[in-house]
Amino acid sequence: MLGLDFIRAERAAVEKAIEAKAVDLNVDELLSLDAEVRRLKTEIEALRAQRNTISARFKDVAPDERAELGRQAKEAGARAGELESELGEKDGALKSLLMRVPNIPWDGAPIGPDETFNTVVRQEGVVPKFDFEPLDHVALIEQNDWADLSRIVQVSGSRQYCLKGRLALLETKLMGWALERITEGGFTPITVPSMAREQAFLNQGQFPGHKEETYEMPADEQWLAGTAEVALTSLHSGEIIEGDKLPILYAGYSPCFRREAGSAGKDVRGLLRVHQFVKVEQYVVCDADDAVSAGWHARLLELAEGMLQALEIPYQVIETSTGDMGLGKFRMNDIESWVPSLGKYRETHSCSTLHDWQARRANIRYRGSDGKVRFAHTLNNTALASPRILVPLLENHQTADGRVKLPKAMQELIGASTSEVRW
Ligand SMILES: Nc1ncnc2c1ncn2[C@@H]1O[C@H](COS(=O)(=O)NC(=O)[C@@H](N)CO)[C@@H](O)[C@H]1O
Repeated sequence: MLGLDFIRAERAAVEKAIEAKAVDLNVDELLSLDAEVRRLKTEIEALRAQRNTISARFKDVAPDERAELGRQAKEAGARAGELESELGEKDGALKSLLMRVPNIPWDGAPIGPDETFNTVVRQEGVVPKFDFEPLDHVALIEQNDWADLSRIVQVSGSRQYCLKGRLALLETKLMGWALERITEGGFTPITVPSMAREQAFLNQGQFPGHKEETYEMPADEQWLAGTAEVALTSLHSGEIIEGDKLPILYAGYSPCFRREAGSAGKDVRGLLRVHQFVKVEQYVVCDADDAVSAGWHARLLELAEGMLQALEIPYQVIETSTGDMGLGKFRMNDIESWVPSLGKYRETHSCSTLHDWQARRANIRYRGSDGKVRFAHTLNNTALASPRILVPLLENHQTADGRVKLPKAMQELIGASTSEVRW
């Protein structure tokens, strides 16, 4: 959400962002509602003042004038009541439009309606050259009985999986490893629920635009989050944080649930795109200072890249286009990991700077060293998400006999006596 004062003063920039992010929103409609709301508030205040003035005069006038005064006071009150219900209506309409106002993207973002306009910032690691026909992760899993991808369909439907044997152990260890690495980076490890109320999704930005992507539990008026970002954005909602307590740094672990309603037919094979997965999330609440935010953006990327380097997975950092970054982002860099069986890089991390767009929605404020209270800035990035990360991990490190030679960091993790891990 952007402040109304900003939208009024920087209308052209807001309209440019609306166009660049291909958002269906009319600033004229929003600003005329804003003017209506302000006019109504002024009129209601005037009527209240009028009624108070009349009531104050009551004791001083002759008894035969009191009836008339009483009528005028009653009339002013009734008129104020009518206007208040109109104000409620118009203020509600204004607020729902404000929830759809996009953040202003940074001027280095490629302008374009979708991911085809994303650009590659840099590539790291060497794409493996196999001297044998490499298998994809599904074949590797089936050959080594590392997961059940078929029986489970009758239990839970499509886009579900069970990891088995040491791949099941590896996933849990990977999550612990990611949590520890981010904790070493100065972040507080925190496990958060995936269940949350509607307001948490409005605060984070998933709502109102992406309800159809989200599992609902109507009997409990709760929804299932697709990322720990939802809970972490609202954890400090409504607070005024003392400035010296910033930055708040969370390494959030949670199960993640996504309907993938818009992904029919995409990544239907294997572990790339499933309804339930686990993720360690990096989350920052910091000073409302663009340079401080930019510093944390770089740090979040560095922490994620460090893990991909330790996993010896080749990757590329992507500059996300205005149309692909989503409503609330000022800047978004995806990290894409090399998937040999696809012969291309696939997104495994997403790093975002939102400035105060989320903090305004969640009402997260802080008292700066100057004593002024401001909305904070928030950022988030994936630390590690599984099972998607298993796809490049297994495929890049496979050997000719369908085994996996895990990188050193993983061998230590699973206590493998040899570098050949065979289940
Ligand atoms: N349906 C899915 N199945 C498996 N992994 C997924 C799925 N959706 C997202 N992910 C993983 O979760 C990562 C983060 O998802 S994201 O929507 O891009 N971004 C976020 O959730 C942010 N909070 C940063 O983590 C993705 O890069 C991907 O690795």
